Formats: sequence, structure tokens, C-alpha cells
Amino acid sequence: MALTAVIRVPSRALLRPWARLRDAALGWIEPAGGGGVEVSAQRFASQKVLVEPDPAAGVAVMKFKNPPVNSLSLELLTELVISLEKLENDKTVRGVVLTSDCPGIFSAGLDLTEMCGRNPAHYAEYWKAVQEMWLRLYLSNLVLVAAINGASPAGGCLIALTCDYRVMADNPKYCIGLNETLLGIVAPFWFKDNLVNTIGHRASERALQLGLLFPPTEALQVGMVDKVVPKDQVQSTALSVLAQWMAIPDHARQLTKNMMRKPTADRLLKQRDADIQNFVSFISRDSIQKSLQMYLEKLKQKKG
Ligand SMILES: CCCCCCCC/C=C\C=C\CC(=O)SCCNC(=O)CCNC(=O)[C@H](O)C(C)(C)COP(=O)(O)OP(=O)(O)OC[C@H]1O[C@@H](n2cnc3c(N)ncnc32)[C@H](O)[C@@H]1OP(=O)(O)O
Repeated sequence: MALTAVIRVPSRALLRPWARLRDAALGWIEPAGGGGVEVSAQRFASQKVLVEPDPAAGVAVMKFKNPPVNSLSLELLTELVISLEKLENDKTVRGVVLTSDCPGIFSAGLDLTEMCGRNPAHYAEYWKAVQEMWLRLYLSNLVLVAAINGASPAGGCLIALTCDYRVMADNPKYCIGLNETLLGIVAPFWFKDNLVNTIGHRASERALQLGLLFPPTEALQVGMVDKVVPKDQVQSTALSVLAQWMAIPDHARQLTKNMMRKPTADRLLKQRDADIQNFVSFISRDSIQKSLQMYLEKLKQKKG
């Protein structure tokens, strides 16, 4: 990856403690005596989220890299939010393409191992990170375009739904949708709200109850994605779309985006703690744990 951009990072001594954790997560190293440090964008490539900035174009490509299936582990979610925050604060970047570095998979959704056999404190921490990811993406001031280059179930679909535009590869094996009911679980209300805002109420009702996973052409028909192109054109198409959206003055576009999305985000913001409590008590139920265990087993047996 050839990256040349230079980013100025203040001395760690001046940062709050969480920022030190962030630096560690991103692998930034401050030289001894440090009074601020210049880091190359290559350092910006953390372990599970790769960010490739193109300052001349004012865009960046963010790639999820959590093999084999880009499941949304706590670590990946944390890195995603940190990377996004960094891009939001970078005046040279106005738009981002979200895509995957794992062949054939955009994201397998929430990491089932984070929701199985753990304790309530872990579930609460995990759910807070999922909420944070959604809120940051959904309310981002940047233009976000999803380049869906593989399967995109559940939480993977949610990430795509937060974007302003979705381009999907035309491989019929790649499916996208909120399939939670197939796992014996329920899509949270804010997943549902995001879907309804994208494809409408009736289509969402059907898709959510049946846990539908749509192949690309059907996803296009129902409005879950905006464009289907051959796999090798997904990223270039996403970048072209980004350029079109970036032709609109930022302030007007951002205010409009906020006007459209804020009421939906506010529904969660007003009850974040209650939503965490609901999740913890729901996921801790024996019956739900059994369903998730069985689903994981089925995924593993599929291979053998
Ligand atoms: C009363 C109201 C209360 C409301 C409370 C709200 C509660 C909501 C709770 C949760 C919401 C969850 C949303 C989610 O995102 S759940 C995750 C849903 N994801 C899926 O269903 C996708 C499952 N995976 C697949 O379908 C496939 O893996 C696929 C992505 C299509 C890739 O297929 P393939 O390439 O063939 O890879 P494998 O299936 O062989 O998988 C490789 C290994 O990866 C493991 N794996 C797969 N998915 C996950 C995952 N999501 N989390 C963790 N691990 C995953 C799989 O087991 C294989 O592991 P191993 O190599 O050890 O066998």
C-alpha cells in the first residue's frame, strides 16, 4: 500500500487517557521527549481497519480486515470508530468508501463469539460499542459510500445501511439483509428504523420477519442497494459516486443529512442505557444462548 499523507498528532502528554489507548490501538509511537509527532498515513493502517487516504481527491478508502469473515468483534468496532473519528477531523477528507479486505465477504455481522458464553458486563460493553459504531456512521458528516464486495448479513448489512449510497458486486452468491430472526434473535429497533428509512415499511416488515437475505439483483429491486456492478468495478464505481456527492457544497449536504437522520438517531440516543439493559437481559436468556450456540455449531459443521 503506497501512502504518502502526513498527519500531525499532538503529544500524548497533552491527550486524555482514552487517547493514549487510541494511540496504542492504532500503533502510533511517540519518540522519546516527544513534543508532538508526525506520523505517516501508513501508521494509520491499524490492524483490523485499513485506511487508505487520497488527500488530492479528498477521499479515503476504509477496508475491514478481520479474517476470515470480518465479524464485528469489539476490537474491530473500536478501531472502526477511532478511524472514522480521525477521518472526520481530517480537513483534507470529505468522503469515505467503506469496503472489505476479506475476499467474498463484506462483513458477517456482529461477532457471535462476543454474544455467546460471556458475562453481562461483557455483553454491555459490546453492545455499547455496537451502538457507538452505528451512531457515528449514521450521523457522519462525511459522504459515506459502501462498496459491498461480498456477503453482508445482519450487522454487515447495518453498516452498509448507514452509508449514503451502496454499490454491490453482482455475484449471486453474495447476499445482504437483516437475517436476525433466522438466528432466533430480534433486530433491535434502530436496525429496523435504519432499514425502514431505506426500503420503506412494508418491505422492511417482510424482510425482517422472514430474515431475508437478498442476492444483489433482488437487493437492488427492493432498494437495499443503489447499484449493482461487476465485482472488479465495485470500488471504482463507489469512488465515482463519492465524487458526484462531493460536488454538492458540504454545509448544505451535511445539514440536509442531519435533518433526515437526526430524529432516527435521537430515538436511540434518548434510551441508550435502556437499550443496553434490554440487550443484556435478552442475550443472557438460556433460550437465546442455546439458539446462538446452535447457529454457531451449524456454521462450523457446514465445512465438515
Ligand atoms: C425484546 C427485544 C430485545 C432486543 C434485543 C436485541 C438483540 C439483538 C442481538 C443481536 C443482533 C445481532 C446482529 C448480527 O449481526 S448477528 C450475526 C449474524 N451473522 C450471520 O448470520 C452470518 C453468519 N455467517 C455466515 O453466514 C457465513 O459465515 C458467511 C458470512 C456467509 C461466510 O461464509 P463462508 O465463507 O463459507 O465462511 P464460514 O461460514 O465457513 O465461516 C468461517 C468461520 O467464521 C465463523 N463465523 C462466521 N460468521 C461469524 C460471526 N458472525 N461471528 C463469529 N464467527 C463467525 C464461522 O463459524 C467459521 O468459524 P470456524 O473457522 O471456526 O469454523
